[in-house]
Amino acid sequence: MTAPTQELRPSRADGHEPAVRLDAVSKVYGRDLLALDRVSLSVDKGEFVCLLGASGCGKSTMLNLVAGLDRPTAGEIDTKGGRIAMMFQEPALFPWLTVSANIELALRVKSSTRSTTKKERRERATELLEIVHLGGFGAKRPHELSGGMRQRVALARALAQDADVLLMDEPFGALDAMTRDLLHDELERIWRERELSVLFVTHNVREAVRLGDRVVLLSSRPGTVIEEFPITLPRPRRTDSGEVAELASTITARLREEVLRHAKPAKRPVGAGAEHG
Ligand SMILES: Nc1ncnc2c1ncn2[C@@H]1O[C@H](COP(=O)(O)OP(=O)(O)OP(=O)(O)O)[C@@H](O)[C@H]1O
Repeated sequence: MTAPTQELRPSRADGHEPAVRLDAVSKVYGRDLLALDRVSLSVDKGEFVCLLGASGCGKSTMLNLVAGLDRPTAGEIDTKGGRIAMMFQEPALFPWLTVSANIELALRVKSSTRSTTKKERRERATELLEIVHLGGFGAKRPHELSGGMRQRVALARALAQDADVLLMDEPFGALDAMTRDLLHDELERIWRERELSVLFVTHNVREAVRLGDRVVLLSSRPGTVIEEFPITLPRPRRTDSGEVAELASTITARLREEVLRHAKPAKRPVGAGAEHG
């Protein structure tokens, strides 16, 4: 086992002060599609929480509710007045704008209460591009960049909002493994430097173990928290390390159990609790 090269920060934020709290949150779509069922979860200030669960269990629904893009049917969400930014699998950049102008636009929206000059926004965009290691690419259009670079721009745009909380919905799901590894490093650095609280949705269990202070497992729909795994491995972690693989396989086994439980209710042993969903 290799010794930690640097203990970058405590594995969980000191003091456990929540940045986001969901209290018995349920979401029903239409008349009766129960997507989330009394989910209670909190993300501490400075904590990195990864959310795993079967397809359709309500992970994106949860992020949308926290972002305020939709309202819960029941329960409470408290974001403690923090500023929230969201990032998706698709970078969703404006193709007709340069990389810099995409970020300047976010800065303009953010600063609608305090006027900033175009020059200030241009300079800030340049700084943000440097943070995501895209210095010198500001004049390019999105189609001139690789998928990984476009996601870096999306990250810079999220940072432009001066967020305290970053909600990430499979942001690296469409990238190749090598690019994803690089972006994990970038994200970890930025998370640490900016003391962000992150709620990160992924289907990739190793990615969750690589990044998270805590991995939260949701049940199949309706989504509810079934298990939480604190990840205390020292950082920085490597996705291909034995320790990450070992923990990932424990979590995968639990996830598989949950997916099978949901997929094959008829085969459950007599005497097990009633199934629904
Ligand atoms: N706007 C909507 N209207 C109606 N039903 C919706 C809506 N959004 C999501 N759903 C349904 O709610 C359930 C949860 O969807 P959601 O996208 O939150 O799951 P997910 O866990 O993010 O899925 P995936 O992992 O496949 O991205 C699904 O059955 C989905 O079809």
